[in-house]
Amino acid sequence: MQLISTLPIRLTPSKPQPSNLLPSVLPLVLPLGETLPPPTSLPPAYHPWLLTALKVKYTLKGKQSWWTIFNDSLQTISSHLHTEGYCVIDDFLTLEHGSLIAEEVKRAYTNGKLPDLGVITDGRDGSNTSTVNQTVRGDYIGWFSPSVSEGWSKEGLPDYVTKLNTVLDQMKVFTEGKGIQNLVSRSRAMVTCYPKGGRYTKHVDNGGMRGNGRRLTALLYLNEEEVSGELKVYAAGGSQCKEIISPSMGRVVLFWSDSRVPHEVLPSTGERFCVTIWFFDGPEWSEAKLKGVVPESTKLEDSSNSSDSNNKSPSLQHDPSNKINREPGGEDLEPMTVTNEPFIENGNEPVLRDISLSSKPTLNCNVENVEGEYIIKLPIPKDVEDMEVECDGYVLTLKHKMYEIYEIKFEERVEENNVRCKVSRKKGIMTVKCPKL
Ligand SMILES: O=C(O)CCC(=O)C(=O)O
Ligand SMILES: [Fe+2]
Repeated sequence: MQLISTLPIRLTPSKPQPSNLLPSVLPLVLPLGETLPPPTSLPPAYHPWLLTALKVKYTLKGKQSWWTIFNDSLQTISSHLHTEGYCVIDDFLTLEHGSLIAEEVKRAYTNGKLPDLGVITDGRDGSNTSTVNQTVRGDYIGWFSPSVSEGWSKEGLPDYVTKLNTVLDQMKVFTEGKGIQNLVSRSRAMVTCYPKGGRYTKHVDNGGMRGNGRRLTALLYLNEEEVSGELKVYAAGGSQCKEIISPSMGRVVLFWSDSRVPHEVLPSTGERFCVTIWFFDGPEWSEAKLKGVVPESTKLEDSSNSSDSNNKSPSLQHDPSNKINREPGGEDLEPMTVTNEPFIENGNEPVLRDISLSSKPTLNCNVENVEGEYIIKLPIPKDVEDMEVECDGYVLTLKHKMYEIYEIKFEERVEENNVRCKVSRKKGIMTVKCPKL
């Protein structure tokens, strides 16, 4: 039996105090103004303070809403994910952004838009479903396309999803092995409210014999008032607890959906709001569809360490067998739309703008004549790794360099109105419109 007090417990974060943090943390790890180059290998240790330091660093540069997108932040998130299987990102959203989503989620809940109910079951681990009592509600669930047409303010849930997509898309550069390179689509947003007593027993999100396509789970917590209902994360196998994480406002938890990361939601002491999105691995999902495997969670039988092992009273929990309500089919998967705004450390914070990976975006850019050279300043879309630029007979192949505006230099005047950019990775064509000089 493991002593609870030995477990790492991550409480609601107090807001960072830059003046306190800077002298003790930053000089040790990240001198201000420096961005780590893309890694050749991942740092070995999991150190949550690294992320706090990075958040402070970019907050001081006025990048509080995009601090996760810079190379060193992406690298650290990636490294935590690979060494631990999960990563907790506090203040992924600004308080303003999180509060807007929370307000709308609460309104949806109050208006009955989270209609699907968990069930109440008896038994220590919820495995005895013989006393299911459908009249007592467990958690409330609604599946949403995070779009304005479904009633969400653009600056709330839709922007969160675009931002999350963009960060994950950028992280592809920093992952290795069974990673996220093949993330192509995501589930709709599952919005949940666990009422007082609501919980979800230990399970994995993609744990069957055959993969269901889910690769990465992303949770966004939206609780301004302190509630319990912590996420308890286990080591693979499910017997050893690794961390207990409070569901606090603006906190995003990323973890592998497969058997590497069993987890459970401890009983909540109040209404607890969360948005869950699953990101799918393209090849695994195609196979799952062919074989008729649906994305569903797998309850773990081993309940030896389940937190309520002494609690004999009925408990509110999700019923994993309730597939229809909990797990929509493949036709509900949505594309990962990203933003192609350039992320420049010393520039203004980018404004979110969706770019569908399957679309053929058009970028307007200026051609400048600098000392006899014609220069196009081209913000590179975030889904592009290599691209070819064809212009008036010229073919320039550019290696995608992250977060920068490419300067394409032509020695002669650019005569064509359009420079055609072939986006090789996504096999799309992007047209860059240049004004005539
Ligand atoms: O709400 C949470 O913290 C986690 C929920 C979860 O694990 C699930 O829905 O699969
Ligand atoms: Fe889960």
